[in-house]
Amino acid sequence: MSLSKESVLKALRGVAMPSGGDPVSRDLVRALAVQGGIVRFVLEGASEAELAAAKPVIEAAVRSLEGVESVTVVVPSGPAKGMGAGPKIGQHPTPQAGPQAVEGVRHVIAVGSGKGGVGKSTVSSNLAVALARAGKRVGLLDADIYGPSQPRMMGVNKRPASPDGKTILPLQAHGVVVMSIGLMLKEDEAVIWRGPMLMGALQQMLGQVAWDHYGPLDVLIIDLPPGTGDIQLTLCQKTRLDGAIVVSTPQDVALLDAKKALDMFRRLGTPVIGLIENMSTYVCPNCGHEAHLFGHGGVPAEAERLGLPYLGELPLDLEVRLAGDAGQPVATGEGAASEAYAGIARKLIEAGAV
Ligand SMILES: Nc1ncnc2c1ncn2[C@@H]1O[C@H](COP(=O)(O)OP(=O)(O)OP(=O)(O)O)[C@@H](O)[C@H]1O
Repeated sequence: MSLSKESVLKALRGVAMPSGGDPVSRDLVRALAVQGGIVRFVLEGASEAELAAAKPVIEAAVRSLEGVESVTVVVPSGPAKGMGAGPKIGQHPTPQAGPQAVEGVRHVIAVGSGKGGVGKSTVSSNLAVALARAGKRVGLLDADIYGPSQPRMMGVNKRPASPDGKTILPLQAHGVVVMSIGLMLKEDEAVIWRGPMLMGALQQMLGQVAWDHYGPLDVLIIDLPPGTGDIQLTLCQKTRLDGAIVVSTPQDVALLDAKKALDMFRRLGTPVIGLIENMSTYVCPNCGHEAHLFGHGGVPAEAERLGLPYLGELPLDLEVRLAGDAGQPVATGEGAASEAYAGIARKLIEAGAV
């Protein structure tokens, strides 16, 4: 067998870890690279003491392979991401047969956008709050694994408990059940994962979180990362989604990307529940003059062109940002923005989407 990732993994499967299993079956091997005779990988996901004890044996096992010139095994110091109290978040995905329902949840709705920064997370949190205010039992999953913003927007920062070391108990804020990968990692810690690890983490967020811990949910809102990448693809293919909401600003560039997101949902067979125009109208708080900084009406026009429902427009409002930054979504209060969210929530309920 010539030197390859597979031959290295095969050798690693033959190494017994001090506390049982082997490094591959225990999912401890990350970022394995084989270039010519040079083998490099990161070992993480067990205690530092166990990894330090196993490292020389692991290196020797790889070095004994034909064609190996050098072996570099990196054991990061400090606890691995997702380690510490409770379950480890971030693993390779486990095989599953077809799209799975989320236990304890009646409807699952993804909120996506083509372009970043158009307000998808703001819309997700406020819509979750507005639906909860309308009497629905709502969950909010922050699937924006590279840039989780729901802990800040919903004002939660406690690490979720895990009584059995596997099940994760979500938190509650503003009447909404909340879970974010950001709650499992240190705030300033970057997530440096390749696609499979991201997909495994998402699978954990959907399968290991006890979404019905406070009672069964009417709807789980999933705040997606921007774009049309691995996470969106995995979610649509592996989870029984009831539909997707696409958020865009009226600006041409944002709309162009929103069309890509819509095309992705269409091709993956995820029904689009509707489109939302965010940052639509700016009303000057001093003189009441209405301005359209990013244009106006582009999203409803696109919805009409595609024959998709238009759910409504949301104003560009300083209060929205301040409330989001303060962890108290604007939909928890009164005023134009809160009313706009209540209107969209009503439409979703009337359409039977929730
Ligand atoms: N209608 C609005 N009025 C004023 N500010 C807004 C509005 N919507 C969003 N914002 C602000 O714009 C910024 C980006 O919003 P948000 O993080 O929700 O966007 P996103 O599309 O989720 O971004 P990302 O691409 O990072 O996931 C935030 O500071 C937010 O408070």
